Amino acid sequence: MERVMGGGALPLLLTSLGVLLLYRVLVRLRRGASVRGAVVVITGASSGLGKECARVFHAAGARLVLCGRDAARLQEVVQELNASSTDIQQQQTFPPSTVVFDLAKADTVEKAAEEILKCHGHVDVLVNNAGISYRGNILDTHVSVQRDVMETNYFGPIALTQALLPSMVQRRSGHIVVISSVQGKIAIPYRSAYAASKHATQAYFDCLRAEIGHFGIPVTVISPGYIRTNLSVNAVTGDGSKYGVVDKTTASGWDPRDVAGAVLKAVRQKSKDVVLAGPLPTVAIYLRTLWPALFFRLMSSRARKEQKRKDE
Ligand SMILES: NC(=O)C1=CN([C@@H]2O[C@H](COP(=O)(O)OP(=O)(O)OC[C@H]3O[C@@H](n4cnc5c(N)ncnc54)[C@H](OP(=O)(O)O)[C@@H]3O)[C@@H](O)[C@H]2O)C=CC1
Ligand SMILES: CCCCCCCCCCCCCCCC(=O)OCC(=O)COP(=O)(O)O
Repeated sequence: MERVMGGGALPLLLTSLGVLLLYRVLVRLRRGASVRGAVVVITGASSGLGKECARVFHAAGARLVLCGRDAARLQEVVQELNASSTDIQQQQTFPPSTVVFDLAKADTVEKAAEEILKCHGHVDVLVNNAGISYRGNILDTHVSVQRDVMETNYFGPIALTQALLPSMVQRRSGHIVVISSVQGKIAIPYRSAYAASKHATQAYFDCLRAEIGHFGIPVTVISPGYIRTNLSVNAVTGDGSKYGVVDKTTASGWDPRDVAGAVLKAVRQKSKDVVLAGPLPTVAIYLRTLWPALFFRLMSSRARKEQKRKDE
C-alpha cells in the first residue's frame, strides 16, 4: 500500500512542478524581460519624454547613461533621480551617469559612443529619444534648416546606433529603441523637415530590424502622437529661429509619464512597432495606406485652412 502511494506521489510532484514552471514562464512572458541592472542609454534625457523615460527606467533598476547637450541640466536630472532612490524602497537602483554631446555633430557622437563603452563595457538598451521639431512653409524655408533637422533627428541617432552596434553584435545582445512620431507614418503640412526626418527614421530602423534580428538584437520604433513637452517651444522655423510657442495640440497631448511607461513596456516586451496615439491619428495612418486620395485631400484642406488663419 505504501509503495503504491510512493509511486503515485512522484508523478504528482513532477506534474505540479511542471505546472508551476509553466505558470512562471507565462507570467514572465506577459510581463516581459527585466531591465534590472541593464545599461540603458537615453538621449535627450534633460527634458520632456527623455527625462520621464529616465525616471521609469531608473525606478525599474536600470544603470542609466543620460545624454544631452547641457551638462548642468543633465546633472539636475541625476540629482533628482538619486534623491528619488530613497523613496523606491522595494528595489535597488543605480546612480546614473551622464555623457554630454551634440547629436548634430558627427565627431562628438562617435566620441560619446567610445566614452559610453569605455565606462560601462557594453550597452543593453539604446533609447534614441532626442529630437527637435519644425514649423514652416517649404517656400520660405532655407535648405540649411531642412538639413539641420535631419542632422539632429536622423543622422545623429543613426550615427550613435552604428557606433554602438558592433559591440552589441559581438555580444549577441542589446536592444535599439527609437522615438519616432505619428509624423513618421503620415506627413502633415508645415512640418516638412520634421515629418521627413521621422519618415527616414522609420525606414532606417525597419531595415535595421530585418538586418540584425538574427543576432538577437530587437529594434523598437515608437510613434507617439502629441505629448505635453517643450517640443514645440524648441522647434525651429524656416529661418532657423526658435518657434518659442507651446501649441494647443502639444499642451493637450499625452502625459509624458504615460508615454515613458509605454516605452518601458515596449522594451520589456521587445515590441517592434508601437503607435501611441488617439483614434484620429490612428485613422489617418490607415487612411494614408488604404485611401491615399482622401488622405491627400484632407491634408490639402488642412494646409489651406492653416494658411488662411496665418493670413488673417
Ligand atoms: N512632444 C510631442 O508631441 C512628441 C514628441 N515626439 C518625439 O519625442 C522625442 C522627445 O521630444 P520631447 O521630449 O517631446 O521634446 P523636448 O524638447 O522636451 O526634448 C528634446 C530633447 O532632445 C535633446 N536634443 C535636442 N537637440 C539635440 C542635439 N542636437 N543633440 C543632443 N540632444 C538634443 C534636448 O536636450 P538638450 O537641449 O538639453 O540638448 C532635449 O532633452 C523627440 O524625438 C520628438 O520628436 C514624438 C511625438 C510627439
Ligand atoms: C473618415 C475620417 C477621416 C479622419 C481622418 C483624419 C485626418 C486628420 C489628420 C490628423 C493628423 C494628426 C496629426 C498628428 C501628428 C502628431 O501626433 O504628431 C506628433 C508629433 O510629433 C508632434 O510634433 P509637432 O512638432 O508637430 O507638434
